[in-house]
Amino acid sequence: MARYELVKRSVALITLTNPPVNASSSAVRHAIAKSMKCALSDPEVTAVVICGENGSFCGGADIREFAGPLKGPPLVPLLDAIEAGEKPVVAAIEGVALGGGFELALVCHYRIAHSKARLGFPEVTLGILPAAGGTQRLLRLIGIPAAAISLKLGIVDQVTEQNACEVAVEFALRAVAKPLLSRRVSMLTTRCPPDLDALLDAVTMQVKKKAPGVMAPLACIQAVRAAATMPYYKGIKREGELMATLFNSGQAWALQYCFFAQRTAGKWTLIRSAAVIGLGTMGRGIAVCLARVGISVIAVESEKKLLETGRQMVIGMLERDAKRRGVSASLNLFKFTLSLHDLKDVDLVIEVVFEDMALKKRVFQELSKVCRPATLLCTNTSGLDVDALAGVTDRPHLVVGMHFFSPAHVMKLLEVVCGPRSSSETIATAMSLGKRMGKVSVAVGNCPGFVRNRMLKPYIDQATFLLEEGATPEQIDKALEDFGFAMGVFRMSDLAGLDVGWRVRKESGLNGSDVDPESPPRRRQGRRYCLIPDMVCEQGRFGQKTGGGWYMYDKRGGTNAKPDPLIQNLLETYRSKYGIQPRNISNQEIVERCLFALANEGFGILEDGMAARPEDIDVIYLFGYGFPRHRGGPMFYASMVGLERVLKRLEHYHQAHPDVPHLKPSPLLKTLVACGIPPVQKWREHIKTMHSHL
Ligand SMILES: C/C=C(\C)C(=O)SCCNC(=O)CCNC(=O)[C@H](O)C(C)(C)COP(=O)(O)OP(=O)(O)OC[C@H]1O[C@@H](n2cnc3c(N)ncnc32)[C@H](O)[C@@H]1OP(=O)(O)O
Repeated sequence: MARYELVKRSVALITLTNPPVNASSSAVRHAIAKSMKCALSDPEVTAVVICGENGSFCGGADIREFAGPLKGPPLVPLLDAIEAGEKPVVAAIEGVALGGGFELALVCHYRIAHSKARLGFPEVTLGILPAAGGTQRLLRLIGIPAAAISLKLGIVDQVTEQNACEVAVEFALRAVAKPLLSRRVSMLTTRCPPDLDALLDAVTMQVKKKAPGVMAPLACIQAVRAAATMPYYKGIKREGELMATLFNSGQAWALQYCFFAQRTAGKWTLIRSAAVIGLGTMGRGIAVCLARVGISVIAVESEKKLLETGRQMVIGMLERDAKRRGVSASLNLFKFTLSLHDLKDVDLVIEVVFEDMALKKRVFQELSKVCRPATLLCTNTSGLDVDALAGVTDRPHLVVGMHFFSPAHVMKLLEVVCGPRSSSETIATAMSLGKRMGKVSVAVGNCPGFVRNRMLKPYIDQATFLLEEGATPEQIDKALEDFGFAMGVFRMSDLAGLDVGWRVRKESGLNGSDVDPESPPRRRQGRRYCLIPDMVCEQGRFGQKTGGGWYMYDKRGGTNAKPDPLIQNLLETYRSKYGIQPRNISNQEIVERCLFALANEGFGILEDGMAARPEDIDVIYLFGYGFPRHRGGPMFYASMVGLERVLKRLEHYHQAHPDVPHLKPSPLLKTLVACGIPPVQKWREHIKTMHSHL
């Protein structure tokens, strides 16, 4: 609820962490009190900075807590103690400092505000008044009447365009040892105009005319009068009395009700209840994501034991959420069942069963029978034909792909796969559900692998071909990590698990009993094929989860990847079996072959109308594969390298490897080069066929 850290060796930085607006809930007040005690008693700390996480200082008291009895430290003594402290405290204000948040800023000895920050007392709109010294301190600071911008008024000491927190830390260092007396706003005298009574009477008249019968603004005027005519200790008492009258009034309850009602009304949604079929890692993650946003979830498994394991895992995830995020969805939102019949009334179903078309079709046929006619049916397939599933239902227009990425409760990307028969409403609903779940949703077309996995294939293929030719997993990973990826292709594959790709290759007849016995070595379906990934899987090495994959790990589930002599051995045996003379491969070749093949497939996807624009592909790679953000994404990166160069290098590599079609430059790339290399944002104009929904 507040993070405490020491920066620049002597400044205590207290960051409020209560999303979305860092409201000063009881837990936040408790954390501020604890942090201030720490800062004031630590001899190393010479100054304190208070800021809020995620660009918002503090949206004031947590209005939801008004309905119950006061919990945690009361605000007034907490604020008084900050002001009275002997070390300078600087407020770093970004976003909003409203109500209690503004009052917190006012007890700080200095205020640094970002130029876009908003400071104010909106309490009157909630039927109350700023009652933690707000009316008393603000008037002492700026006088009566006041109307101008914050800096001119003297509310803030510095306005900045930079990061307010960093500026505040520097400011705090300069404030050390300066006298604090004049910085304590409660000690100042309110500057009053000579005709105070006349002014306040006039304002009272105006308020009565503008808001007849409304109590809070009149109470505010009385608090202003107190600030002007009484010493601080009496003024704050008066402020408290006025607040007590307002706080329990029907007007305050009504106005606070309106605050939340307005926000609730905006949350109109088609989806209130959902079902998730399959409680493996992915299904559990999706179920928790749905519950986090208040959607009730029916979780389905096929066997009692699997259902119970899923239930326990979900409970564990909710507990971890509560620990890490301070909040968690309620377990009451979940119902665990073995029967699809329980899904008859849900608004939406997400199928997350094994990646097997026959099984998925059976599930969709069954759903078609049990769910009410308006229920949306979604599949989390990672690449199968969404339209084939739609075809076995009684409502193909309500079928759409929702392709989450593992772990689904963490990964931001969601591909919304638009089948040719998915209706616009269905797609829009899936997109907005994704947004509601905090995902970055991207609409894509229905092609094998969709966008992310379709592009991943040539990228991984190039990496494995480079292994055949003489590179090692660690050399390839290092080159890609130096490029900016957090993990190279092999470390990433070990994390994701190698078995899924192995199964997909088997299903597509690339290995296993379906392979044509006549195919020449290292060739499948008329193109180059590297057998090494299958050989690794045949040894039961599926990556981190089995303690070994392209690397070895100290235990199952271990994350510390070490080069494995066994893999080295496998590579050497393989090369000698197929008569491959290993060669030295440069990092440049590794990066070019992997990334240009990746971007080339991206051009193919655009050309096929499977992504609406290059930006969509880049977003998919930023959020779905950890593409280094400072490179912009594969398509933007290609544009930065220069499309002409990318084209030339692809031509060069394709000439050297004619049996690798993914290296053959895409016609769209050639078109873009031929028509003068327009900027990324204009590529869409050169695409001939576009998916009707994209
Ligand atoms: C005594 C009394 C004291 C000391 C007080 O401080 S009273 C509170 C004074 N503060 C306010 O009145 C601020 C109220 N909030 C706002 O004006 C706005 O929410 C905002 C300007 C801070 C942000 O606006 P916006 O970006 O448009 O976002 P929303 O309004 O939609 O809010 C996002 C969610 O945050 C919840 N919220 C906002 N403020 C509070 C709050 N003070 N306490 C509890 N919850 C708050 C708001 O309800 C939205 O929640 P969800 O709808 O997303 O669940």
